[in-house]
Amino acid sequence: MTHFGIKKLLVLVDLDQTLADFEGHFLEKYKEKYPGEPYIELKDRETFYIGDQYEQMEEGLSKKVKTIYTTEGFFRDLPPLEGACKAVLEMEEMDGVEVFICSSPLFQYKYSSKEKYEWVEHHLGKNWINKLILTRDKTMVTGNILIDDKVKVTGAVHPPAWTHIVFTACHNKHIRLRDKKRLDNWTDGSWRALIEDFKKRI
Ligand SMILES: O=c1ccn([C@@H]2O[C@H](COP(=O)(O)O)[C@@H](O)[C@H]2O)c(=O)[nH]1
Ligand SMILES: [Mg+2]
Repeated sequence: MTHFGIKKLLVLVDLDQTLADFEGHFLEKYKEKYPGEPYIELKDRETFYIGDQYEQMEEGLSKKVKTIYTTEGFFRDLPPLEGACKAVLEMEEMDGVEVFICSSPLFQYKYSSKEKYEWVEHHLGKNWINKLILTRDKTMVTGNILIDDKVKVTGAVHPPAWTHIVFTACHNKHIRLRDKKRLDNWTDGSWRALIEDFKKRI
């Protein structure tokens, strides 16, 4: 994006399991609500959708899984991943960089859409309400980079405008990526080197 001839790197950052601990919070709430049911440790998670792996383990469990993340307050109460908010706030302050949060609400949007706004306001500040993009199709959003834990981000636009950086999560850690880079965490400073590298390319 240019503003008076100066190019800015537009960075889209996903929310669930990139900034917020969807998986950890899910497991805690699931164990509380269904103490007698089997569960999957985070180290053993393998599918993007939690319900898929639980259903493989025992028929009918995906329905129980769904009751957890469709409950009022689930999205609002997601804890931030370590270092995530600090990194995003620092990224936004970098010269020539502009950050947006790009997140998909649930199809059952009743609580998730509103609560994603509440999460962003609470953890990043009121101004960031202007920077939250909610869409079920991230390929429709323009930008230079999308940092997102979902390995296959697909939609109506192919190829999308952005380069996808896969944020490492329990459900994708075992997947060998041939044509995509990873960002493993927000704590070791590697995100900064990644952004600096992309700044040189635009
Ligand atoms: O097991 C799951 C895990 C995630 N979801 C929902 O999918 C989208 C993913 O959003 P991103 O913006 O790509 O992080 C979101 O609505 C999650 O809540 C799910 O339904 N089941
Ligand atoms: Mg995500």
